[in-house]
Order: sequence, then C-alpha cells, then structure tokens
Amino acid sequence: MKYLNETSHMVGLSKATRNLQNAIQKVAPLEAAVLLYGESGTGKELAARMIHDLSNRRTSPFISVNCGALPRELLNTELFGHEKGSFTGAIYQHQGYFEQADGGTLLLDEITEMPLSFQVYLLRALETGTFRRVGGHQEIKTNPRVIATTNIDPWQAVERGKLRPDLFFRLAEFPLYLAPLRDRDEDAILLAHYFLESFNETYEENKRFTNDALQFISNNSWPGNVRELRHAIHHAFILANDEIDERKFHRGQWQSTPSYQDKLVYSLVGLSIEDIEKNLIPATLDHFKGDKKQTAQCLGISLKTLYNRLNLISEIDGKEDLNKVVNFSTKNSNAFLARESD
Ligand SMILES: Nc1ncnc2c1ncn2[C@@H]1O[C@H](COP(=O)(O)OP(=O)(O)OP(=O)(O)O)[C@@H](O)[C@H]1O
Repeated sequence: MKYLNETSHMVGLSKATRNLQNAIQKVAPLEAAVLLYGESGTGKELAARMIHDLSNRRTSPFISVNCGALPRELLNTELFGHEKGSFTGAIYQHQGYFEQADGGTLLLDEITEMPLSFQVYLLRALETGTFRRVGGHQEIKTNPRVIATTNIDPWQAVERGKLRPDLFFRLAEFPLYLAPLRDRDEDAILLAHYFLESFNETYEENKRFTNDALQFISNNSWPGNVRELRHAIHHAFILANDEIDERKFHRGQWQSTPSYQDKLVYSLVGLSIEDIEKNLIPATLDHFKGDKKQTAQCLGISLKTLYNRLNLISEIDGKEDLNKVVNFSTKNSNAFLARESD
C-alpha cells in the first residue's frame, strides 16, 4: 500500500474554482496578507498551501497554527516563544511560530477563535514585524507572510466582536472566498473521480463508480464540502468490491446531515412496520423493474424471504390491491431513490 497523497493540488473546473485558482496565482508571488474564508471543508488550508508553494517563499517553512485549539495561556509562548527560565518548566529557550515561519508562511487557522484580548498582541507583531519572547527583553524581528482563515463571514465576525477591526484590515489585504461544494456545479464529480483514482492507486485496486453512484454524488448537497465528499468516497470504496454503487453511500457514518433519510423517516411516522413493508417491497421491486435478485439485495434479504413476503402481501391484499400498492409506492420510492438533495 502506498502513502495516501492526493491533497497537493486543487481539483475543479467550476467558475468559482477557476476564479479562485486565478486569484491564487496572482496573489501568491506578492507579499499581501490573505484572508481565506468559507465553510468548513471547502479547501482553505489547501489554498493556503498552494499560495505558499507558488510564492518565492516556497523553500522556507510553512507553519500552520490552529488558533482555536490553543488555550489562551499558551498563545503567547506558542506564537512568540519563551526564554529559558522565564517560568517554571521553561528549561530551554523556545522559538515560537513567528520565528519558525521566518522567511516562510504563517497560517493562522480559525483566526476568529483567537481570544479578542490576544488579538491586540498579534496585531502589534504584524504591524511592527517585531515581538519579544515571553521572559525576554530583546525585540526580535521576523518576516513571515501571514495567511489567515475563518469558517465564518469575517465582516460579521467584526460586527459580532469576534475579530478586532484593525486586525481584520491587517489580515484581509486580499480576502478570498471559498464557495461551498453545492455551488460549484460539476466539481463534486471531478473530485469524486480524483479521490477514487487516488484510493485506487493507494490500495492498488481498480474500483469504478456505477452511474447511480455518480448521480448520487452529483445530487447530494455535501454540507461538509470536499472533506465530507472525500470521506464518503473512502467509506464507499472500502465497502465496495469492484463497483461502487449508490447503496455504498447509504449508511455511511460520514454523513453529517442525513437530510433525505430524516425526511423519509418522518414521512413514515404513523404507519405500522407491516404497512411500511407492504409498500416498500413492491416499490423496490418496481424500481428494479421486477428484478427480484436486485430487489432482495437492495432490501438486504434473501431471495427466498423476498418470495415469501411477496406471497404474504398478495395474500393479504389480493392481486388488485398489490398493484395499487405498487403504483402508490412507485411515486414515493422514486422520490426516495432519487435522493433529493434539498
Ligand atoms: N479543490 C480541491 N481539490 C482537491 N482536494 C481538496 C479540494 N478542496 C479541498 N480538498 C481536500 O479536502 C479536505 C479538506 O480541505 P481543507 O482542510 O483545506 O478545508 P478547510 O476549508 O481548511 O476546512 P476547515 O475550515 O474545517 O479547517 C482536505 O483533504 C483537502 O486536501
């Protein structure tokens, strides 16, 4: 098995992605501070990495700091470092991220999660290009290029008091928006093929999507964006033998908002299990155009059980009623099997 490594370039042909790629190409060689904003999983960290790789700083370090994950009391030492003996346990001098990223790129991830009271120190370091290590007296000068990211609208973050306006203006010399996957037309399919090829290569397999899987990928809204899509494909890839069909996506634990399932389940409340079964079996049979093997497979029952259930249903309802059930439930099953993404 090879090392999973498909994350080095930005896949997508939608207008939003092409605009983003163009903007990255333009801003990367400059020194402007970039603020990347967009929903979680849209590719902000990837974009930051690309900016670094396309800049003149590419051979220097790229240091990423998750501002939301650092406790307030550690922010100072983690960002600016400390001198030996500056506090109990400081047995060595420590260089903070600002020094480590000197000449390279410092990615301040989730900037709006940084406590407001600390943002003023960050701003000072950015404005003057200098800072002091904790316990130090000497001004240290470094030159990292700063890229910041946030999952929330940065203008709203300023309004709501989560981001100091002066820091916002310093960080947002070049704001860049990453659109959610649902607004990026054909990108989901391209990304799906890209991730599939990558998994095939990694696991030395040759798995393929069926048309209904591609339909599902294209219809789903992917609220967790590219990250969710990647996890879903990995999950389906692991379950599938050769062909990755739509059903491999159904019960995935990756699913963050099981919208169609929720809707489906709530639409069934009030019916008995017997009613549901009576409707579901003929509807599934109808969906597979009478193919009992596929129907049984989809329902997760044996062919024998399917025959027994069908006999039972026709005994209960009579032939005429069964047809009615099929017609009635075909409508519902089509809606269900089409996996409406809204
Ligand atoms: N256009 C793309 N092409 C290929 N891979 C992508 C693309 N966009 C995102 N990815 C991949 O999707 C995953 C999530 O992306 P990333 O971590 O950059 O998102 P993010 O916006 O920074 O998320 P968060 O805000 O939650 O930190 C990563 O594995 C990344 O490599």
